[in-house]
Amino acid sequence: MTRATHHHPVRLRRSVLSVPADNQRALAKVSALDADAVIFDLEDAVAPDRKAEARDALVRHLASSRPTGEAIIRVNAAESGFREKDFAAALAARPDALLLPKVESPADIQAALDWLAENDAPEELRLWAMIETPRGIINAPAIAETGRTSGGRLDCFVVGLNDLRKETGVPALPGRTYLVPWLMQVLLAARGSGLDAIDAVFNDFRDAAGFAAECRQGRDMGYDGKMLIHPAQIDEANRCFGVDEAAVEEARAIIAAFAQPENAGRGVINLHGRMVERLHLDQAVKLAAKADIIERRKATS
Ligand SMILES: CC(C)(COP(=O)(O)OP(=O)(O)OC[C@H]1O[C@@H](n2cnc3c(N)ncnc32)[C@H](O)[C@@H]1OP(=O)(O)O)[C@@H](O)C(=O)NCCC(=O)NCCSC(=O)C[C@H](O)C(=O)O
Ligand SMILES: [Mg+2]
Repeated sequence: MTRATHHHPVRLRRSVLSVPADNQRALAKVSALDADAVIFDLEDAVAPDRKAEARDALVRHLASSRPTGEAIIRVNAAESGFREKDFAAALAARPDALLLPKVESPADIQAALDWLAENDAPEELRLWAMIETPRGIINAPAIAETGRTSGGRLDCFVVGLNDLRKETGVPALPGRTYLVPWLMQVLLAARGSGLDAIDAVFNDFRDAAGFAAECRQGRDMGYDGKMLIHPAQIDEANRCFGVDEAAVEEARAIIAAFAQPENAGRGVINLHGRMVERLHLDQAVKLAAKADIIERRKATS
């Protein structure tokens, strides 16, 4: 895995597609899709009386077919009564990560960490957390901080605006005006602890222009990618959260410049009339790593 100078390896998470675990037709499609990650949902997209069926379908599905990128299973909330069985099914299905919904405090993460430790979960199994309630937003920095003490298990936040709108009464206005401060709080909390951050779903999957505008907004706020609900959203998310060729060229020039023997001990250099410091080298290494992953992905698809 390519490693840059931040807390986690660089992973491609431009497009994170959710699929209801009990939808056989949709499940059959996901391994052929170009999403960087797939969330197999056992939570809100599955009706309460279909949870058992969804778990069984998911374990069977992942035993015979894997998505090209990361496989993530969204379990039900702790107080739902479904959590224990979801966790057991998830361990059997061997995903790359578990996504915990409605995380509100560090204790929610700790409870999941304890369960994984007690049940000999593989070390490489990661935890993702949905931040989608008022308490989740308020406590986002403390929740993210548990990433530092979780031995690297916690590595990604996903924002859930449907739940947040429901809990706060903030309507779905174009531009997400009154939600932006909370989106930025989650982003800052994630970055403060070296986590990735995924922007919320866009429900109107036939509104391509509205979706593209929201992708651009999420990217400009610093998000790594977007949670998606429909295959029609994948290409735009990959494009928007992908890399800009000119920026990659510049990143490679910065890396090459700092690799010159005459710049070995220098903190700051002049690159074509611009001041470039080692902090820019860190950014350049991360961007070049992302570009390399995209290139490799293209070469093998
Ligand atoms: C929203 C949908 C119910 C729409 O489904 P459908 O009516 O089937 O749409 P289409 O006819 O346009 O579908 C065309 C084909 O594509 C397949 N399809 C659709 N969606 C997916 C998908 N997500 N993954 C894979 N394949 C998909 C259909 O099966 C059609 O193929 P075929 O059947 O062969 O004709 C549906 O898109 C859907 O269920 N989306 C995901 C819903 C979901 O996962 N919800 C949970 C995540 S949202 C969330 O988490 C909110 C958050 O918590 C918050 O609080 O904000
Ligand atoms: Mg939700």
